Amino acid sequence: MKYRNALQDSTKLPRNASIAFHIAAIITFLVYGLYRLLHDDVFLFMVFLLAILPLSISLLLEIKHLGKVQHKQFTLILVCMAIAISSYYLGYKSLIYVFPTIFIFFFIFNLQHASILSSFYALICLVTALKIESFALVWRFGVATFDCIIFAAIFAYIIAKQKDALIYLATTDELTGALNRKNLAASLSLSIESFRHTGTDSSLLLIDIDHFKTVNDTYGHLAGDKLLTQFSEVIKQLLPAEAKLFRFGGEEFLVQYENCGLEKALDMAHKLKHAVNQTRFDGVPVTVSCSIGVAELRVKDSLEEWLKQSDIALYAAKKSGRNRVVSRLDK
Ligand SMILES: Nc1nc2c(ncn2[C@@H]2O[C@H](COP(=O)(O)OP(=O)(O)OP(=O)(O)O)[C@@H](O)[C@H]2O)c(=O)[nH]1
Repeated sequence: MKYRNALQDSTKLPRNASIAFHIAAIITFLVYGLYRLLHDDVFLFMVFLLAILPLSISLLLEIKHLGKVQHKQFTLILVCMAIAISSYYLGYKSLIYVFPTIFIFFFIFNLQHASILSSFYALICLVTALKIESFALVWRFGVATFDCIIFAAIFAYIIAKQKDALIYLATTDELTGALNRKNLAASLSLSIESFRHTGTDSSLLLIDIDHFKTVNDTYGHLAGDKLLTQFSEVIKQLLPAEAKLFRFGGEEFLVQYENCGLEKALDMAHKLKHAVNQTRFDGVPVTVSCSIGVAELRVKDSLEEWLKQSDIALYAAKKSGRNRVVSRLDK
């Protein structure tokens, strides 16, 4: 089962924080831009405008809820260009602004891209500042800058790992390791959308362990718990990457199988049923079986209808004697 790794994500900057960053940056550039203008330095004022204009547009988009990470990335590149150009003319007075910008990279690019881009940016600013600053001073700035990049990367790494752990905890059933129902509706809706737009098949396999109450009553609740965990492992091992396993209820599991029409789904259901029959479950010295209702997605299906059809098929499998697979009954 695949979980999106937060290290690969362009870290999402909360909207309020993003607005605050934009405003702080605009005020800073505006103050220094006007200061330069007062000193008849029209060129540097224009350079600062290179940062102020995209920052203002990006701020406006953010306020109107239209902000995208790509806008922010593009804006940051222009801001960095402005700082690099002014480093050439102002030296250390401009270099000090490299520090805060480095941290922004780690908010809007993924860790790897932020590390590479911020190092490249810092290097350009340091080299351009050599025009008016001594090598010793630029060297000191360089050491401090690269310390900043390392610290920012470490913080970003820790935050990404914590984010992964939180996502895992929030979306995973503790006992069985299957996904819980938190993202089920969203995940099924995506399959429905992709079926409607691109014709990508999807199927549901609703699986219910047979006579589970008897297992609990005969071998104890703890043995029942262990069976659920082991059951989930058996199913997960057989599922391909396009299939997600959800714990749907007590002893009920749901497989959402993408890129999978009815025939393939039925094959998989029989494979799962067979594997469960063959498994010796700890503390349960009898053959365990399960019933499976299979429902392929159809054009007119709503989320509720799709689920309902898998439930009707499961009910039919139970009614016809259990330990069997039944596909959706409506024509
Ligand atoms: N050990 C354990 N039992 C659970 C858990 N969640 C639900 N159950 C039990 O699962 C049992 C489900 O029983 P039923 O719905 O009657 O189903 P069944 O006995 O499997 O019968 P059929 O589904 O008709 O074959 C109930 O006794 C629940 O208490 C759990 O997390 N751990």
